[in-house]
Amino acid sequence: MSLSENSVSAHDLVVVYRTARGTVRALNHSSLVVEGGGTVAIMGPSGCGKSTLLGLLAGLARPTSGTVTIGGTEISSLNEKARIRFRRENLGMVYQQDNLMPHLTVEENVGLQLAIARPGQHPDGDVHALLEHLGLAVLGDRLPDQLSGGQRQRAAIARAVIHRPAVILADEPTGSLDPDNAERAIDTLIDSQRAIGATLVLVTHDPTVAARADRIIALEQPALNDAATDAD
Ligand SMILES: Nc1ncnc2c1ncn2[C@@H]1O[C@H](COP(=O)(O)OP(=O)(O)OP(=O)(O)O)[C@@H](O)[C@H]1O
Repeated sequence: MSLSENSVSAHDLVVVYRTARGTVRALNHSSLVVEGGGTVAIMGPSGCGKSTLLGLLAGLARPTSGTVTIGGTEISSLNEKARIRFRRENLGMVYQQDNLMPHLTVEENVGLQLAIARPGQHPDGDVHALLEHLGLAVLGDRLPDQLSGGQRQRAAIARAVIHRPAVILADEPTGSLDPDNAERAIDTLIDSQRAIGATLVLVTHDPTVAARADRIIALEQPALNDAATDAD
């Protein structure tokens, strides 16, 4: 995908979860547009629907109503198999926990992601080059439990960008890190994003992290107007 095809747009999203105690409205007619190559931070109070929104942008779920379009593809209308494929090829995901495979080295973790996203390619050169670029080459042969928390998260960022995704989605990427490591991780994330021309949407509670984005979107608590609402 080229830069112009990296835009992210969500239109009039509603998500209603059904629980044993009633329904929870997690998003209430939320919309956003992120230009290709842009960086947007989503902030808002706990429970306002930030992770729900990011999950929809990632195609992990479909909205109750509304649409999500990435580049020219309306992913909210794809079936599950097509959404999985789209996600593998076009998106990079970073979470609060690194989710690295514990029995694989850093290099193998990153290489595995490339093999999944771009089957048939020989990834070794690309993986080395990326780890080198991000200052992680020296850690390439270590297992995740031989790394510090900050190093693990930077390895997870390398894994998220190795296949040059059009869009990087990060949910609290610095949430488990101290301020110094948070800064290094966000540097790694934005450096990687710029290197591949991706669009970055990140959810954060940290104003310092949010300030690194081009734009901050404040998500509001949805109106709790369903017949029965889980108050938890
Ligand atoms: N699978 C689910 N079933 C029922 N309710 C859910 C489910 N997932 C989320 N919710 C509810 O939807 C609302 C939005 O949740 P979400 O996790 O998106 O919020 P958030 O803004 O990311 O919160 P936080 O900042 O605490 O991580 C909350 O009220 C939450 O309890």
